[in-house]
Amino acid sequence: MAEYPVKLGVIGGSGVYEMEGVELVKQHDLETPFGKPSDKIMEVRLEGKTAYFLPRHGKGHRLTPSEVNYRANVYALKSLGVTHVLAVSAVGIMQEDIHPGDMVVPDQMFDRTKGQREASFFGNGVVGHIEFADPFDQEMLSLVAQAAKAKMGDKVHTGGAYVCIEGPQFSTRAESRHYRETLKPSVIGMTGLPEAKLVREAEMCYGMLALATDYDCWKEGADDVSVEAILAILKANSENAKAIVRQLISKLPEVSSSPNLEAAKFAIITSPDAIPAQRREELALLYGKYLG
Ligand SMILES: CSC[C@H]1O[C@H](OP(=O)(O)O)[C@H](O)[C@@H]1O
Ligand SMILES: Nc1ncnc2[nH]cnc12
Repeated sequence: MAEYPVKLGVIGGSGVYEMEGVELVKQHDLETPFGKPSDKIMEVRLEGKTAYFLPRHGKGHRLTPSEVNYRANVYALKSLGVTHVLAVSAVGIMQEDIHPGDMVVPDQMFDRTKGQREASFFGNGVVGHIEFADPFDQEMLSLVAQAAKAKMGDKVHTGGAYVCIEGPQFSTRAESRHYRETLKPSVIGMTGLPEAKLVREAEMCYGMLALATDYDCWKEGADDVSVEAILAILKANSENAKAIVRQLISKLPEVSSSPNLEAAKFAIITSPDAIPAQRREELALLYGKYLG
């Protein structure tokens, strides 16, 4: 594996629409072959390191989880040279030992979205299949966990699965209990997929800092989830999340040789001479080096 210079991109979720405490260098207003990202991307600097920040739902929280243009977001970060993507996400809690205000660094995912989101850069004449057994990058997992533990100690839970539903409605009680009993996830959210799949297809590394906000609706004696309760927890915790992101930026290694940085090397099965010219152009940034 070659070594690649590391650059962090942060996708801020609910309650995390800005990055304070860093020097703002520039705002990138980008167009991609897949449309416009959710918002302008902020280029920031901290302790000599450059990083990029994009609010997933746009400033003012304008896009539902199904409306977010995940392809444009991921492509735009790639076009800026990002190698490592940190997703910051508000999540419902699915295990008794996790409490509102805790943070979780999941290591697996279940896809319970309903196909309303563009979930691949492939298609329309170019067929590719990437390996996705471990959606989160090992290196990112340990960097995020270290940064989170330095700030929050044993309020940080590492490992466990994130189940992604379509939303925007929260789950029924029957669904919530079913997920708990069958999938046994740690947390539940609405945005981790297809984001993680696209990050892998774009040969970047994905990690998540999940902010535990509510017990969804499975837990007897706890209030059922509401946006009001989520926002109250996020308000109390978003400064911690931002401090963890700053810690992560400052502690990033200079280079990485994660295999995920070459995830598409053997993924494309379509003969190069069968690929339509327009698709070749659209995918040049991502796969030009493999398409010849
Ligand atoms: C505001 S509650 C539901 C909303 O919050 C989570 O967003 P994100 O993952 O972007 O932090 C969840 O996925 C829903 O989109
Ligand atoms: N209970 C929940 N279900 C889905 N997404 C969430 N985001 C925060 N809480 C959630």
